[in-house]
Amino acid sequence: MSANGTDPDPSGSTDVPTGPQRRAIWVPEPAELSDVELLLDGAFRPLRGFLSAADVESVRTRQQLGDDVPWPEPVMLTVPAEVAAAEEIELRDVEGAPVAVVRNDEPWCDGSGWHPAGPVVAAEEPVGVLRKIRPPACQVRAELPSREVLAVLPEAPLHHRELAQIRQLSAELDAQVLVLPRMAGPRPEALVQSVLAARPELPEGTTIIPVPLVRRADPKRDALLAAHVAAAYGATHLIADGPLEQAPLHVLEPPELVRDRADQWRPAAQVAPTERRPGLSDEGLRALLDSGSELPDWFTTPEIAEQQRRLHPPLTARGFTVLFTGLSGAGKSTLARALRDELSRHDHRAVTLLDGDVVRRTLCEGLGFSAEDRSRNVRRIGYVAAEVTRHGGAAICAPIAPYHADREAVGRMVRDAGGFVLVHVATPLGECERRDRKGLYRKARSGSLPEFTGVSAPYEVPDDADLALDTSELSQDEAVERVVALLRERGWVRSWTSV
Ligand SMILES: Nc1ncnc2c1ncn2[C@@H]1O[C@H](COP(=O)(O)OS(=O)(=O)O)[C@@H](OP(=O)(O)O)[C@H]1O
Ligand SMILES: Nc1ncnc2c1ncn2[C@@H]1O[C@H](COP(=O)(O)OP(=O)(O)O)[C@@H](O)[C@H]1O
Repeated sequence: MSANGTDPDPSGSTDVPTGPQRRAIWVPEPAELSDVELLLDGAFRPLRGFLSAADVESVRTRQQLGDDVPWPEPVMLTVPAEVAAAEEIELRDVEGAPVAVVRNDEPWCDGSGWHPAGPVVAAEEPVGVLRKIRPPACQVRAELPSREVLAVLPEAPLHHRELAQIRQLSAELDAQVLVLPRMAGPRPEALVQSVLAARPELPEGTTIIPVPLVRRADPKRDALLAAHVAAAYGATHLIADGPLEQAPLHVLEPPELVRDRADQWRPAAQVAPTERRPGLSDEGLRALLDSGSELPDWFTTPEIAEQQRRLHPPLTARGFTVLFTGLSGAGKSTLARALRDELSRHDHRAVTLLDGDVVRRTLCEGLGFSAEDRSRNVRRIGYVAAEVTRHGGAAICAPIAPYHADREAVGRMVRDAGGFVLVHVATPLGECERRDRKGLYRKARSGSLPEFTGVSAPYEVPDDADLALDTSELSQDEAVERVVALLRERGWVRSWTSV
């Protein structure tokens, strides 16, 4: 069975779990699977599984488990009622491979759904590319030398300043260094590679173990959870940005280092203000990366810079999606085709056109025009556009996309992978109806075509469009030029002269 469900007999119930089923199968969200991996690794010690209702309540109100052990953040899984009714739940990854089994001792329910509770055990020998460099927490702990252990959990590449901070603190403490890169962003492997590339700059014998610790909404709890994970791996000290109450180890703020005239990073107290040179802000770094400029030697090493560029390629080397939305007859397909031609002539990217009509005959064959089917249609288009974007292409989509939530979902999927521009083709209904190229408005008005957008089905006008183009006022060329100008302004395409 590849999809979510129960075995052998799904109950179909949606509100309360019915009689017990022995085993259900469930594919958790990626963030939930990351928590499963941390549970299996022992990185959430002392947790061995998903929390019961009582433990969650206790963590939320007292930041302690039911038995008074400090714990900062609920670790929960959300499943449908029929899955929560099973005694055991086999968790699978998106490809359908078994990852773990939850012994579902005390399922419970709140406003957000049903939650299994009980210990989690590995389904089989854990696999995966990073598995070799990610041993369980107890093994890491056992292999660390018996002295202070200074941990850091970077979410971005470490450059000269951060590396100098780590070296300074580890020297002061005479500590072993433990770097636990958080594999939480869109390109976790590249982050891990960037940290591995920093190894020559880290104290000898530094241990580097990637951890799939997903960011929590509350920054304080997130930092505290990271501290618990660091402690589970054997850390005695942690470098963190601010003090942490109830942390299970010593928390140290990074020392203030400044760049001196010789481009060395030294304690601020040792460098007179007149001897200091400016560093690079986060925005400054982003601007250099976006434009593809070299990173200065005083900022990082060439090896780390190379990995940083993999993590954050220049805008012109990344993909983007333009989503045209608007009423039937507004001009979406016409503008999408013209934009495709313009980009194909002048830009290096492969262009993929995902036009409403064509998509409905292929990718979305069989879907109708109910709200649910439109939603499926638009989100499928978004999925493909995000893949095109991820691989450096330009995707141009032209569905009506009448619902705000679906457009927003497409934006989210795509922005994880590259650029996203929402263009509202805001041609008034009267003009679209006057054009009535396919005679559909006539049929809709006569009642022979039901659920027609703008007539008998809604169109939610975007209030978040990057551009609104009324083709009753703009020529096709002018409209396309506006889109190209916006892409240029945002750095996604270079200048060219249209002929
Ligand atoms: N009921 C109804 N409402 C709207 N449109 C209809 C309908 N029935 C058929 N058509 C034709 O289908 C095209 C719209 O498909 P989309 O995939 O773009 O629509 S949606 O985004 O899923 O809402 C649309 O194409 P465009 O005119 O290019 O927009 C119509 O030709
Ligand atoms: N400035 C303009 N931009 C785009 N289309 C225009 C413009 N002026 C007139 N049209 C006409 O409007 C119609 C729009 O149809 P189409 O592009 O299929 O719209 P949609 O894909 O939004 O349903 C075409 O016949 C096109 O020639």
